[in-house]
Amino acid sequence: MRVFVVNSGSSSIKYQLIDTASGERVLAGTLERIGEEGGDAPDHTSGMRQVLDALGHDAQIAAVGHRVVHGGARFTAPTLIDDAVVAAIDELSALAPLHNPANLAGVIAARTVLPDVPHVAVFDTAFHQSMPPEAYTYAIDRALAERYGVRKYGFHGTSHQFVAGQAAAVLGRPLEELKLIVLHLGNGASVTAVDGGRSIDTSMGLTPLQGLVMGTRSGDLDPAVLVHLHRVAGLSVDEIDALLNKRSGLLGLTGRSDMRDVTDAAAAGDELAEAALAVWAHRIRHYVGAYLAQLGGLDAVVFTAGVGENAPALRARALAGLDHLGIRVDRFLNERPAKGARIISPALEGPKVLVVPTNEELAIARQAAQLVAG
Ligand SMILES: Nc1ncnc2c1ncn2[C@@H]1O[C@H](COP(=O)(O)OP(=O)(O)O)[C@@H](O)[C@H]1O
Ligand SMILES: CC(=O)OP(=O)(O)O
Ligand SMILES: [Mg+2]
Repeated sequence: MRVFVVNSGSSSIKYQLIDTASGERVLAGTLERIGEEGGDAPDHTSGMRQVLDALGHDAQIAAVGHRVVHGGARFTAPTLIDDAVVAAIDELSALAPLHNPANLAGVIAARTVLPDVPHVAVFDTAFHQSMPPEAYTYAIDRALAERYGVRKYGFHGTSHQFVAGQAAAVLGRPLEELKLIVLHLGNGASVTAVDGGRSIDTSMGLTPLQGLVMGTRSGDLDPAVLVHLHRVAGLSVDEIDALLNKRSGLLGLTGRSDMRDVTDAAAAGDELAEAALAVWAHRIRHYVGAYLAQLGGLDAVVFTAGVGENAPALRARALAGLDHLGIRVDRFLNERPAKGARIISPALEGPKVLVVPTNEELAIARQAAQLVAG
């Protein structure tokens, strides 16, 4: 079955036409730096138009699979999109302000251009529904939390799940017996503790703001920072929301949101860029330690997504100083130019370190095809 997959990220639109029987990519492309000066498109809607124009009209598409970031408590599995589902995804936009509107723009544009094929939403949150209550519960008033759906949902689930499966194949062991820490380091970034193929904890929360230092998002903060910024600095709620989601993270610390620009600046001697990388790596190590403890053991740390797959120096930096936990990166294996899933730790006892290219599109295509085939 040929499935056209649309992955609208916060800064990119990735699309692929996939033959799910063979896994073959019939067509693929990416629009990057969306909304940035000199980027491939000014916004997601016009980006989708470009994509669908490039696709042409005889592509024999049997289904369209859409990445949707927030599925809330309602969507825990791939879902056929109708007008009610579109409305529900729209309602969840408040909980993923950088993503659901972008995802929805893709859904609406694609449904307009391809009205006669089934459209399937595959949710970033779905994989994390296996988290136990002690991992997803915030220690606030229970009634209030329940009424407003305030809990940890977690994101990048399609990627974490796919990468965990690939990691098991590389290690040559059944996923069911593996304890993995998956580091999805892209523009958005999150860590997941995967125990026997199930997510038991993850660094993103109610929204994709919690956790690691990202391109424009702060990640973890004392929640009182928000109150302080409101009461003392006089920022409105909307200003704080925009500050933390759109002008923080690497952008807030360095003036640059793209990791390539930050590493270039650091290499050229920019001290703020260097300091930002130190904060970025410190936060990753914080979660590696935490999830090692939550998992009660560790078979592998797995790097994936734009930064995790392509930046050897940052992989080494993220895990620096963890030798005492047996977590080591082999310099030669790490820096060797290679594309596929691979081990980059020395051949010693203890946890392995892997690089595994994510393929959210293939995972979405397979899930969409399975749903459509019934
Ligand atoms: N060679 C590289 N070195 C450092 N960072 C890189 C490299 N290649 C890509 N990246 C970074 O990966 C990030 C984009 O990752 P990606 O997973 O595509 O993001 P998203 O899906 O969240 O839009 C950008 O910050 C980009 O700079
Ligand atoms: C959930 C999320 O942060 O997605 P992305 O990495 O595509 O921004
Ligand atoms: Mg992404």
